[in-house]
Amino acid sequence: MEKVIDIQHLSKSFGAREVLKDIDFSVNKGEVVSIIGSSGSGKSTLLRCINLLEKPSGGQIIYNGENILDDKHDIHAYRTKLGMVFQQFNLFNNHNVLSNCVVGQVKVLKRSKEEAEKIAMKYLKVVGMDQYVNANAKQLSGGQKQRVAIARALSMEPDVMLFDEPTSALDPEMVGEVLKVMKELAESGLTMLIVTHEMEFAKEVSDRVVFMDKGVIAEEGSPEQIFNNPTQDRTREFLKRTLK
Ligand SMILES: Nc1ncnc2c1ncn2[C@@H]1O[C@H](COP(=O)(O)OP(=O)(O)OP(=O)(O)O)[C@@H](O)[C@H]1O
Repeated sequence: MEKVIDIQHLSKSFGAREVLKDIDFSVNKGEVVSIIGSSGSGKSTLLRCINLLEKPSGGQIIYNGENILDDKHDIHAYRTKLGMVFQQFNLFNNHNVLSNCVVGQVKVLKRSKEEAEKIAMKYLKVVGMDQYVNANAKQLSGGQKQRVAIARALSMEPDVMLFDEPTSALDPEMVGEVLKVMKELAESGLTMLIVTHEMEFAKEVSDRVVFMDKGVIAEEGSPEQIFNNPTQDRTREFLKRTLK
């Protein structure tokens, strides 16, 4: 299987506090991986280290056979290959929906405006937001904002999509529409890495589930194994607390 990202011995400290400890982890092409675990276990930090929003304290991130943490490596090129969807959407609020999905393509990928708009429309259709191209981002509901944020990330045509608790900031009635889009993307063969508290979704959609605890990967396996036959006590305890 082709590894899109291969992480070896990754560590991250904030001051004296070691939040990620010697993490080995990889994502294969076309794979959907969910990262679950208690609050503070390091899930978001792992995702943010992968796309270099946080600088890892140690270890390697191998992408295309090269360690992108080497000083000589072009971090900028690497980052354009990762699509990121945040809990808080992070849309440009003074731009309309189409423009939100076009700006990055033109600025970063140097696509023409026409080409960028065509690509943006394609992905706005995928997330069911093509009827809203002229709406201002700040007029949208949370669920609509998140779907636009997904279309914006897809418009950059990344190798892997990273989702950092994409439904945690949504009103409950809007969670479903975002998960539905994500499920469709997962089924389309997109490579996805998802930090989530949505256990049912993780169980249904993932190829692999990673359980993090206190800065380490405590256990990983198929959804069937993690949810039905966990081997570690701490996985069992977490699931008992979360699924009751
Ligand atoms: N910028 C930062 N500076 C200092 N400490 C941080 C920073 N970011 C995260 N931490 C700490 O690192 C630990 C892991 O945080 P992280 O957000 O990765 O956990 P998480 O598993 O994603 O939790 P949650 O499910 O609540 O989002 C926490 O103790 C947190 O307080």
